[in-house]
Amino acid sequence: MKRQLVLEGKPVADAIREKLVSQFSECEATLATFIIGNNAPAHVYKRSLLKCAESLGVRTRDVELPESVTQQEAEASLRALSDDPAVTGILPLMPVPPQIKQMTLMSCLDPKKDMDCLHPLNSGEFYLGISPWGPCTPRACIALLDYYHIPLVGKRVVMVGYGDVVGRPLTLMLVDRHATVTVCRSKTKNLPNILSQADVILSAVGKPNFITEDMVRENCVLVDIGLSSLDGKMVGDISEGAKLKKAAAYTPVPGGVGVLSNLMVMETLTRNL
Ligand SMILES: Nc1nc(=O)c2c([nH]1)NC[C@@H]1CN(c3ccc(C(=O)N[C@@H](CCC(=O)O)C(=O)O)cc3)C=[N+]21
Repeated sequence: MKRQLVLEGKPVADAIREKLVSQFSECEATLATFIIGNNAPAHVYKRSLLKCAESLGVRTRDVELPESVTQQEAEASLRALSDDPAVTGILPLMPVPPQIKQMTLMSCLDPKKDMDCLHPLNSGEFYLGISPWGPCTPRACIALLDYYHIPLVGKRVVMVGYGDVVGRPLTLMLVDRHATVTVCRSKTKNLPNILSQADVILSAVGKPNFITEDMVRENCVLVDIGLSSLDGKMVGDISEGAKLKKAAAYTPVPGGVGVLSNLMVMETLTRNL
């Protein structure tokens, strides 16, 4: 058997939770989730956020709008939530349906209550490198790698996927850590050739088995951030074969990065206490 490190989210979550418990015990806070439509991973995340908040004694608010909502209705709803003095922080779930202009909607958030760096002021400061409050799921990846002392400085790191919630901001965080980062997208030619040279692969594509055993180097580190439903189960982007037979370390799905995202949101909430 290969010696492998399983990058479990749980111990990292326990360590972060411990710090947060005492911070929230002294203050009253309310986290609101804001979701439009029926995207499965968004609903999984919403449920885990509400559960996590309640476990820390944080009050919750759950705003759900139908897939068919208009721009105007969505903006009015988000603005009302933002203006409510009882609401400490808001987590708008992505994606939004095609008729909704995401950036215009996110401009309706009070930037201080924006928990996932979605308001253009916050994302602007983050992308300029003048604010540490980046989006939560990318921060969860970095927290996980730090906890397990996975080195990034000078490493050949491949980011697969360039979505606005994970891939794009995570790319910047990895470069900030002095990794040598290659970004691959769906049109990348010869993906296996690029992946086979990587020390660390992070994938946030949302396609089951997008990365398979034959594509990756022996003893690589695999961070699986993709999430999609396959036969009623939530699965990642990276095949079991790649993780079990090739990796020196890998994140499980579920139980990896996913279990940390919600705690990063709670950490961001402490900014407003
Ligand atoms: N503004 C925004 N930020 C996001 O970070 C964001 C988003 N929108 N929209 C949806 C996706 C999806 N996502 C998940 C995070 C954690 C779990 C999670 O808790 N996963 C558990 C499994 C839970 C279960 O299987 O029930 C785990 O990986 O162990 C799931 C999904 C964040 N996203």
